[in-house]
Amino acid sequence: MERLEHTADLGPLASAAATAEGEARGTRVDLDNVSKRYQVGDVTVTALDDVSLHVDEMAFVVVLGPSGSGKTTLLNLIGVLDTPTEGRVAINGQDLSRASRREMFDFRRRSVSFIFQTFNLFPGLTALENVQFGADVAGRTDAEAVAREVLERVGLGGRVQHFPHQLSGGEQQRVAIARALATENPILLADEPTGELDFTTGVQILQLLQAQAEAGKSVLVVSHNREISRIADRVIELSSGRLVRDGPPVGGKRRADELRW
Ligand SMILES: Nc1ncnc2c1ncn2[C@@H]1O[C@H](COP(=O)(O)OP(=O)(O)OP(=O)(O)O)[C@@H](O)[C@H]1O
Repeated sequence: MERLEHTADLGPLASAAATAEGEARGTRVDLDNVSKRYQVGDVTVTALDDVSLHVDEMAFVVVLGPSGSGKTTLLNLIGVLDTPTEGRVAINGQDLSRASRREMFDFRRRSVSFIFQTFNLFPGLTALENVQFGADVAGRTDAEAVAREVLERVGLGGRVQHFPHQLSGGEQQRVAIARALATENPILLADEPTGELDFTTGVQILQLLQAQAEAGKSVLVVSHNREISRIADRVIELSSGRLVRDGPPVGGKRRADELRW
């Protein structure tokens, strides 16, 4: 595996937020020699093969790899939606590889938020209600106020009463991001979050996610689009379930408005 030094180019906002959130809540993720295998009839499918990975807070990480290389499997393990067949997954030193379903649920509730390619908003709920749901699930007592504030932050203060079908694709993805942010969980996991969006809207969504990393969250974005990885602090590449590269983007980190695809 090619391992390169990576340096995060993060501003003063990041250090302030890291002190406030990182120390209070912590976001270190450790995968040690993790493999994930599925048994399908007589065939054993190795989705991840002996992957070791360590992610600290305040990083914008892009996971790259062709279809079937294990990206979603990796995201699901980090998000404790699944457990490894072999190896150890630990969050802040707490080994969750053999956790009970209850422990996994509790961990997800207070630590992880997910953003999906297809937004996954509740069609019968308004933008505000969708975001409030995220805050409720995370146990926030001031859920409505939080939801309004976060929608304002993603530029949708004027769309709170809109239902998903009344919003553009980019607006729906911003609602999904607002729902994730409303949890105030320190780890943000996004699976192909720009896959359904046009270029300009995709760049806006990436900028929003990048800002979350700069504010102290650990943001992991799965993509098959190499161009997206150019704005990352760190690029992790998978091939046939193996980690084949881990380091800063080739040619140095770019700004989101320099991207082309
Ligand atoms: N539940 C499952 N049962 C059996 N095989 C699975 C299961 N989930 C994933 N796999 C297999 O594991 C491998 C990795 O799948 P994964 O979804 O992680 O890849 P990916 O890189 O996210 O792919 P894509 O970009 O197409 O979404 C694939 O070969 C897939 O067929």
